Amino acid sequence: MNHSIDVCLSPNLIDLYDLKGKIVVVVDILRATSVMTTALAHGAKEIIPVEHLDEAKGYLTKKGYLCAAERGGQQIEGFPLDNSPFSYMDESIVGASIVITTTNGTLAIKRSEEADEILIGSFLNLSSIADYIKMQNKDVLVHCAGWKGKTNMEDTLFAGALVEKLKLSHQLGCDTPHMALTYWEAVKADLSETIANSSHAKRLNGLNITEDISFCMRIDEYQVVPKMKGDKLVAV
Ligand SMILES: O=C(O)[C@H](CS(=O)(=O)O)OP(=O)(O)O
Repeated sequence: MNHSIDVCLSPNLIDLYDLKGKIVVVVDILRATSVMTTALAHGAKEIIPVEHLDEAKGYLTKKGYLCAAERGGQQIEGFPLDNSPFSYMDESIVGASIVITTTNGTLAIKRSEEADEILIGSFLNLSSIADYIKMQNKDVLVHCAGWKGKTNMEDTLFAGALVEKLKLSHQLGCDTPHMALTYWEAVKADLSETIANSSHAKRLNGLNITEDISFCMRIDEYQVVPKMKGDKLVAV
């Protein structure tokens, strides 16, 4: 095993990791990276993740962009798209250039910019991400978007699921991949029930957003591998 896999549990910890030369897999299961995976699987041409709302607003008047903005789980007024995977499944998505800003996910992508490659991971494309990584000769870091700087269950569980798939090809870099793997192995049989108790699921339930949670827990729904090329996310 010449390569390693490590896990960063929050964007607030990312400065502790050297991203150079690595594949960074950004994960925000609820819901940004599940949304991005869904949009590219349904034929979007590209996705431009932006950190700040003002930057996203700048695209509203530009021709040829579909714009999405969310803060605190809710769609921002004036933006046609929200942060629900179900909004990215119809014909209007095919060939679209989508601009998106969300509370945690797009921030984690921006903070991964020093990586050699940035991939977007979710349960929806778990095996495709693992298979892609196995074909590269690189160290891997899973960057969990968490929630406003705090760690969360669902992103940590994805990290554990990816570690499980890569543990024969990549040595575990530090304690966090061991912790994530142990957690994943303990609860994977009851994933939906476990996530239902997460603070993010409770927050979304409070906003009457319920179907998104079970959809985002589906494993290998899609075969797409979203990867940053410049400032755009495309399917490779
Ligand atoms: O839309 C979401 O589910 C979240 C909002 S929050 O974390 O509940 O504030 O945004 P995301 O960037 O996808 O974590």
